[in-house]
Amino acid sequence: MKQSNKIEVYILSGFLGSGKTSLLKHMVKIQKEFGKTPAVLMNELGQVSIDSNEVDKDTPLAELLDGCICCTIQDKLESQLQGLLINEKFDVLLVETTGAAHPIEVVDAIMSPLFADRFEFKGIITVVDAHQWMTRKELSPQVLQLLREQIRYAGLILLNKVNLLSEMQLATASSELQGINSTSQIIMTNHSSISANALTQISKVEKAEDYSRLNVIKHLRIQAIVHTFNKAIDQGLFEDWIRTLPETVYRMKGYIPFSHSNYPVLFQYSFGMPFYLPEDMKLPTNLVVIGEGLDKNAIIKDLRKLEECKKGEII
Ligand SMILES: Nc1nc2c(ncn2[C@@H]2O[C@H](COP(=O)(O)OP(=O)(O)OP(=O)(O)O)[C@@H](O)[C@H]2O)c(=O)[nH]1
Repeated sequence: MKQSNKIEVYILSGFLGSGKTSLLKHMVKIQKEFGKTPAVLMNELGQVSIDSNEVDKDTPLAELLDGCICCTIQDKLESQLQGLLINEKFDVLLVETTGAAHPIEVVDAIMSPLFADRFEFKGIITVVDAHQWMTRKELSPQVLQLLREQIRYAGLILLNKVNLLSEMQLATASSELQGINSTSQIIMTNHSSISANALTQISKVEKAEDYSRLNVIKHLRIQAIVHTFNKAIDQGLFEDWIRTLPETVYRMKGYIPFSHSNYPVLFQYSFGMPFYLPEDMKLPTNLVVIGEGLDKNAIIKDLRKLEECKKGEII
């Protein structure tokens, strides 16, 4: 089988105190058992890192303190990732998010067009504190909404701290989580202890043909598709292509080499709204498309076609 030499990226999500750092430690161990070299990117809201001591000294670690990767410290994130890529040798990147992070925002932030072609996004693992879930009525509506989003976008869910619940409560919690995300496996854990085998259960997206045949999307999971443009393209044709995309494309961003411009143009797209910003230097012409249930081959094929088309042609 052909081995990809891209760095695999896992995002560890979950509310504050749910067990993400505990999971991180297991993930580091599992990756080493697989013969891989993991690196860790740890994000904390506070100015001082508390959890970084939990990571073995021989594991490359980058920290982002005092803000959330997804909103306030995007610039720092890019320089930390750049630093890791230049100074360390690793083949898996484990990203521990703050409990306040929205998973889509984190995928968006990590898959920066500056180096997205070096990464292969593998999925979001969300840790849910079983006890907190059963007492969630005490949470504010905003926090509850975030908790649901973290569950909804996961490729694998850990229902953690199960020793704190009865069998009956666990069955209830499990079916409630499945109600929010019917495609992800739910694994019951204590101290986020998962086996290597559990990692293989991160839900896989079925082939596009399967979607149309069954007329039902069975496995929804966040994907990040990366395309590198080798040739300049026409902006009008690019915009026509955007209009053909399904609503499940949530984000796009990249540096697009438009035929009318000397340098690639920064392109941002969020829930249907495109935005362009001219750049005054040559940046890597990577486009990242983030969404669910996407047909990767069709998207790459369309983008390749754009590179072959001239203004006025129809793709
Ligand atoms: N009883 C019990 N406690 C647990 C379990 N898993 C984690 N904990 C405890 O819960 C606390 C939080 O665990 P962490 O792994 O640090 O959780 P986190 O999500 O990284 O926390 P933040 O970084 O604060 O968001 C620690 O005191 C853990 O020892 C569990 O399965 N059962």
